[in-house]
Amino acid sequence: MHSLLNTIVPSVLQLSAMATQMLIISPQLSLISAFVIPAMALTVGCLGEKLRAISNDANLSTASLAAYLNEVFPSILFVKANNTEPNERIRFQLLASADLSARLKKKQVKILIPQIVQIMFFGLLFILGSTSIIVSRGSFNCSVLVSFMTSLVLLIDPIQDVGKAYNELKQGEPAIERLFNLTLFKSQVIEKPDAVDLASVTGEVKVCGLSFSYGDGTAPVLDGLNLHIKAGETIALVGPSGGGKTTLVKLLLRLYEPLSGSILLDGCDIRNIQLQSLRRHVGLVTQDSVLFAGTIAENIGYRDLLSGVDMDRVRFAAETANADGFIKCLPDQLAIARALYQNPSILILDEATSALDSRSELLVRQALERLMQDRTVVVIAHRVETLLMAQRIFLLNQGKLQQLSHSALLDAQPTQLVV
Ligand SMILES: Nc1ncnc2c1ncn2[C@@H]1O[C@H](COP(=O)(O)OP(=O)(O)OP(=O)(O)O)[C@@H](O)[C@H]1O
Repeated sequence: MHSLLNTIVPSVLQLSAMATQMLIISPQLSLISAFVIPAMALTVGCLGEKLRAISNDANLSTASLAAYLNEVFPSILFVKANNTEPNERIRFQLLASADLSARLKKKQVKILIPQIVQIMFFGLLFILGSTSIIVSRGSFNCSVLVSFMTSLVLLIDPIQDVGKAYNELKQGEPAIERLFNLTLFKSQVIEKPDAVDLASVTGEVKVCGLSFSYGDGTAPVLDGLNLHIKAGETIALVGPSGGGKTTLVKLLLRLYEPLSGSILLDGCDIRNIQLQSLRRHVGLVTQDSVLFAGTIAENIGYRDLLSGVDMDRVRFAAETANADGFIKCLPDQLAIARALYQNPSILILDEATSALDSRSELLVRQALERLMQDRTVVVIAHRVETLLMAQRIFLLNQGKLQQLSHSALLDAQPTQLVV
């Protein structure tokens, strides 16, 4: 509003002053010039309408990009675990380039409009002026004509338009600098050139002396962890919030590098396995089930969205997850169906804490039991029933693992585990 007033008030004052001066210099020429006004108004109206449509496109493309980023950034753990970073990169590039071209078009039109108006203004005046001179057969006083034309020229201030465009570019500079800084960021997780692609794994996991912290000089979140999970075994992790359960899962998916120690999958250090291959064998079912824009089938076959979703596998996954109604599919069932579609050898289950009604609870529990069959399962457990499904239970607290007995847990918490 402030900038609008800053532009309009001086313009109106300048226009009134020049119009008065022109009337004093030559009422006849002022009358002729007045004929230009409807033509100019029509031109400005048409161009304004075009700019409105283009601005609308640019706003929509920016909104689509923002909505996409809002959806993907909170789900980045899920995206990485599903090996779909390349898909997301392509989707981002498509949306970003559409947004870029829409916004460039808007800028071009915004810059072109004052030039077109200017050319038309002077063109029409030139035609009107020369016609009137010819018609009056040279009876116009030359000095009157020059002062009149000078007043006209001063009506349009091209420098102001250039200044406005320059300011807009300047306003965009910090955002562009920030984007360039982001592109300089290098991931610490680097795939070795000779990393192997494991076609299939039994699901045996060995954690050897694993230590990790999120930053230099910060306290270790994991401190010399040792754990051997046999193929097909289900283990449960419990512990206080911030105890490091999710961090252990992130290291298993190789989203971060450990400070020291290693994780072996079927005896092979995960640093020697291709990231795509590792994350194909490790399925992640998180508490906050991610729902992407699209059909339920596309959500279940999410990891194959670009290469083509296998509908037979989607149907099988949905039926096994009790989600084959497709219409009243619970988020938990959707997440389970997604993992069934992936069919990983190792399943990481971050159990939901939210309460479901008893029928939904039964459906989800049945689906979970089917999903956990014949796989190695690491479950971050919150419910006693889930803990009892595990062969071994570990408490992860202050970076250390401690095995707990089933009976000790049952004595401690009758319904829900809060350590
Ligand atoms: N990206 C990160 N950067 C810095 N610190 C982090 C990051 N993620 C987690 N942490 C910290 O690491 C510690 C362990 O977090 P983690 O999420 O692994 O715990 P958790 O046991 O899974 O907790 P919860 O049950 O609440 O999910 C916490 O102190 C947390 O604040």
